[in-house]
Amino acid sequence: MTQTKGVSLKEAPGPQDGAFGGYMRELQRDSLSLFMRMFREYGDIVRFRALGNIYVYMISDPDGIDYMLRRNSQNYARATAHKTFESLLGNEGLLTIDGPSWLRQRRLAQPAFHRQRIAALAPMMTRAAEQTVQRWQEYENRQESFELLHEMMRITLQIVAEALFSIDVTRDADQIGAAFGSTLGYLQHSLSHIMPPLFVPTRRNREYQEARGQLDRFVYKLIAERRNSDEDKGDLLSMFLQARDSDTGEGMSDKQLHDEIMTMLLAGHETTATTLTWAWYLLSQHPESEQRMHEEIESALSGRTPTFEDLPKLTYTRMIIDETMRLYPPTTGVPRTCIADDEICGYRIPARANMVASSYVVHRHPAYWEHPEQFDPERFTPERSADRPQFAYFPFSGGPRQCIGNSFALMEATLVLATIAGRYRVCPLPDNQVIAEQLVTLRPRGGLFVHIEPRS
Ligand code: HEM
Repeated sequence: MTQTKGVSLKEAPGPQDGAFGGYMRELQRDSLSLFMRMFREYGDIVRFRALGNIYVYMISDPDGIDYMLRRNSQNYARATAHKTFESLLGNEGLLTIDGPSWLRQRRLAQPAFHRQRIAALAPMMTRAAEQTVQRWQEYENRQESFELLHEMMRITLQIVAEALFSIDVTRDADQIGAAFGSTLGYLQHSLSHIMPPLFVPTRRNREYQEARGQLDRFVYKLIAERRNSDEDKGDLLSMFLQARDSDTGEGMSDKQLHDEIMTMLLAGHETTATTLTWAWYLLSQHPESEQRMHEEIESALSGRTPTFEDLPKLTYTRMIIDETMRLYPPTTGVPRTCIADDEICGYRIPARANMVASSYVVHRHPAYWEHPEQFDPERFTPERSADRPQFAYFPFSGGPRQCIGNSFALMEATLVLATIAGRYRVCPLPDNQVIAEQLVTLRPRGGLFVHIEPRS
């Protein structure tokens, strides 16, 4: 793509309709269907009215996305695009800050996600999966069905809390998970409804305040305990506590620590849990893939628990995770706000434009994916991936703001899937109608009810 400065550029194509109200309602209610429709009708770049004179520019051309997220990322702000989350995560955590303060915090957090550190977390991850297998024996004995997303949230919350903050949440996991679920439900609802301010004591407001309060108390207690103990646990929290501002020499405030911890806990568990849930679902719908994965696990592990060293032998299992995130990317789009007038794909992008690159749409782009709706893990073999542009697949986004936890998540998802699949087949209940719903992350609406069968 070339920049043609000084030449008056074309307006991106898009519908002329959408009176004052524009597509806001649809955006809020079912943005995925709207995005797919806009892509089918207008192609790789589309401009449509959200509300009044607020327009959305959706980019589905991998090179245009590369330009926005990587090559010219400094012209596309993220913080303004994540305002909704501020009431939960605060405005001082990695997800909600931009500019120099973001860079400083990102550099501070980066060592916690270093390859060797992540490798050392493998035994803890499989231990969490083993504990789940043990608990599931009760379901097996009683031949009882259960809700799977909840179970996956439990494991991933336990893993991220122990990995980054050295805390054991096995006993609190249900409560914390429920509090996160309830706050996210509120935030999603607030996107499509005009809500009374939080101080108005409606039932919904009270429930939200209560759940958020519970999470806040949990996080501030963790900070206080660690400040009092002075112990260096070598985890992310210790790194944050030891950090000093190079100009002022000051450490991070409790509020800043709170925002970082909440961000990591939320970003680090929801996404991996939904990926695992969709992977189980897709496997149940594709018995030949399930069979192949079982064979790989058997031949690589012969019945034992996987280790970090086993990962290169679990390539098909890993491709299942990749293909799951193609069809059900946990965060379905990457939003940005354009800072100064720009050009993408030969079209004008004005300052303050609301940008979105939807992984849900691009992961179904027929120019890069044959039979896009089909589940086909082998799309991710090195041979078949070789010619695909980098931004035809971006579940973790890309460029400087790409997900800091991507290697962590991929290793975790592969190990958890392999550990549990070594013992059980997961079978959704036949009357469970599965509909994907965006509730911050892309989840099966109402959860996924399953029963398990022991593998012989
Ligand atoms: C399947 C799992 C995951 C997916 C699909 C995912 C996806 C994403 C995406 C799309 C972004 C936004 C990037 C952008 O706006 O350009 C992001 C950011 C982030 N993710 Fe993840 N994520 C996952 C797991 C994790 C884990 C396990 C952690 C932590 C342990 C984590 C921590 C973060 C943080 C802190 C950010 C903000 C990074 C920054 O702005 O510097 N994520 N993630």
